[in-house]
Amino acid sequence: MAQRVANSLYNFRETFRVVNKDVLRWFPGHMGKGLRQMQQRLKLVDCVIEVHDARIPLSGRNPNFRHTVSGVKPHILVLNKKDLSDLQMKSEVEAVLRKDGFNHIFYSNCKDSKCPGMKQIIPAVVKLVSSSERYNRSEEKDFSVMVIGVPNVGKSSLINALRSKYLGKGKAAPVGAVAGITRSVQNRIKVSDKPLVYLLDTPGILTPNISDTEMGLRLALCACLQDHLVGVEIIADYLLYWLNKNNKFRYLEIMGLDEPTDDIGTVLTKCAVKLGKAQRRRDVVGSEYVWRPDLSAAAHYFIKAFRNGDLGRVMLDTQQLTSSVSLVGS
Ligand SMILES: Nc1nc2c(ncn2[C@@H]2O[C@H](COP(=O)(O)OP(=O)(O)OP(=O)(O)O)[C@@H](O)[C@H]2O)c(=O)[nH]1
Repeated sequence: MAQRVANSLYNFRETFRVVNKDVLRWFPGHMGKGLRQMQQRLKLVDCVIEVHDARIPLSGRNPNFRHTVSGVKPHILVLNKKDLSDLQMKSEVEAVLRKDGFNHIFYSNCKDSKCPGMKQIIPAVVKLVSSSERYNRSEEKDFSVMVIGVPNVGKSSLINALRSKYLGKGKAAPVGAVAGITRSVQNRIKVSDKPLVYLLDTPGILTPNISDTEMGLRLALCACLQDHLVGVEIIADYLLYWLNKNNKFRYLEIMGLDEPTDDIGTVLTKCAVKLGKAQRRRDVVGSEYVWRPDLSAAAHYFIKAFRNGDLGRVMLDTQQLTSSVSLVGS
């Protein structure tokens, strides 16, 4: 109801159009190589932990994992970045994921070592592996687990957080805010002594063809694709579209606006002025240089506010969730 009122007041867009869908394709060489390395190492692992972003629990998980790496081993799904996710529809999310074959789902926040989900993961691995057939590894005493997922969902952070929790040791896997930090399958990292558990970090792997444009944009918004591929102004525009559509207006204060608008040009211009960010550009008509608001800096600022959680916790998959839940129920 509130949504309809806001939509009729401000006439927000019903759909988001991207001109060039090719921008959503990203499968650099290290991903193909990484996938092959993962398949080769698979016989040495007992279990697979798939990490995904809890803000997009249904979007963007690589469907090829099931045929290539995760389908043949016991499998746990960890929905990470719980601190940024709106979990009001948690039970609906779990119902849809269970229908999809995920019976072991945990939520984690790698920024908080005391997060309750974190202490459930290793016991769940041990229980699951102990009750499964240990193909090729029946003689081994340790538990060896491969951590997989699309880029930037927090695979390396999860390994570091578990290692810190159980061994009190510092970072062993490199972490970064940009997608594609881990570029090949790494050596296994010990995260627990009793039981003896090793985790194997792997490069984030996207599906080569993201056919659903909005899904691609949600991945880009969550930084699973590198920003320059899609363009920060397009990501910012999608963010604005999504916030307006979902009646999330915290951006007004952050971007320096008096009222909601669906026009990204207005939002970025006001924000650039607020931040005092300008660029010296040659005037289109004359040859003079003039100062223009730096829209790119404002777009970065807007996206960063979203990724830091300053615009509020979000569930970007609400629409898919609503349609999937009605299918699960039918
Ligand atoms: N807010 C929040 N940020 C997180 C969490 N886990 C990881 N991050 C951040 O997410 C970014 C990506 O983390 P990584 O651990 O490098 O992700 P990855 O999946 O290993 O990335 P690739 O190497 O690209 O495959 C970093 O900036 C982390 O600090 C979390 O639970 N909450």
